[in-house]
Amino acid sequence: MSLERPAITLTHVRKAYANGTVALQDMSLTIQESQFVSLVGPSGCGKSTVLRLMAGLGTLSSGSIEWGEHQSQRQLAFVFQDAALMPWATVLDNVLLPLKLAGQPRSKALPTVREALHLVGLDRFAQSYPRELSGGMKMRASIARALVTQPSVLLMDEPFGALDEITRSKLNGDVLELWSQKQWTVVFVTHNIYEAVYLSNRVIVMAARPGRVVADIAIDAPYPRTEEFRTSALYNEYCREVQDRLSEAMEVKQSTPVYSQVSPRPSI
Ligand SMILES: Nc1ncnc2c1ncn2[C@@H]1O[C@H](COP(=O)(O)OP(=O)(O)OP(=O)(O)O)[C@@H](O)[C@H]1O
Repeated sequence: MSLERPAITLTHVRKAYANGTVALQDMSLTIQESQFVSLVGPSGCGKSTVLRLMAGLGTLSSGSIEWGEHQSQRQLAFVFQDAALMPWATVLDNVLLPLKLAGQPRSKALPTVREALHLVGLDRFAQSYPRELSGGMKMRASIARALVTQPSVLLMDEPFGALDEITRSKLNGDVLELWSQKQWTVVFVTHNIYEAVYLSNRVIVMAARPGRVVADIAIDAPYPRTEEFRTSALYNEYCREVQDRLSEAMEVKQSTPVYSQVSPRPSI
C-alpha cells in the first residue's frame, strides 16, 4: 500500500461564509493515497466544512484544493451521520440509486448492488425497507450505497456518531476491513478520539475560531488493528496524545485521566 502519493492537497485554504463566519483560516494539509485520516476537534472548528470543500460543495474564499494524479473529485463518495435512505424504497433500491442516477440500466447495475450489499453484510435484507433496519444496518446500507460508485476516496462525516458503542465498534472493524480491501483514501470526521485512533494512520486535530490544524499525529501501529490493539498501552498512549492536543485546542486542561477502557469513551 502506497502512502507516498498525494491524493488531496489543501493549500492555505480560507473559507468565510456569507454571514462573515470564518470557518477555516490558512488550512494546509496533504492527504496521501490510501491513508485513513481522521479529523477531530471541537464543535464548529470546520471539520464538515473541510469535507464539503473537498467534495466541491461550496467555494473557497482563498487558497486551493488539488487532487493527485491518480484520484479525482469524481471518484469520491460521501457518507453522512444520517443514513438518509429513501423510506419508501427497499434497501436494494436505495443502494441502486447512484447507478440509476448515472443512467445505468437496472439489469447491469444489479450485480454491483448485490456485491455491495454482500460486502456490508446486508445480503438478506435487500428487500427490506429502512424502517425494518436497526441504526447500524441503516448505516451499512448507506455505506453500500457509497460503495456501488466504486470510489477511490471516501469522505465520512461522523458516520457512526448516532450509534451505540457496540455497533460503532463492529462497524469500525468492518470499515477497516473494507478499507484494506479497497485501498481507499479515507477522510473521517469524528468526535470520538478512541474511534479516531483505532481507525486511522493519521489524526488531524483542529481548533476553532477560526478553524485550523493544530496537530498532525501519525498513528504508527500496524494493521489489521485487532481487539488487542484497543487494550494495548500503545493505543492508550495515542489516545492520551490526541486528548492532550485537543484539550490544548479547546484551552481546557483535563484534571482527571479519561483513558480507562472501562470508563465511557469521551466525546468532544
Ligand atoms: N452554511 C453556513 N453558513 C454560515 N456559517 C456556517 C455554515 N456552515 C457552517 N457554518 C459555520 O462555520 C463554522 C464551522 O462549521 P462546521 O460545520 O464546518 O464545523 P464542525 O467542526 O463540523 O462542527 P460540528 O462538530 O459541530 O459538526 C461554524 O461556526 C458554523 O456555525
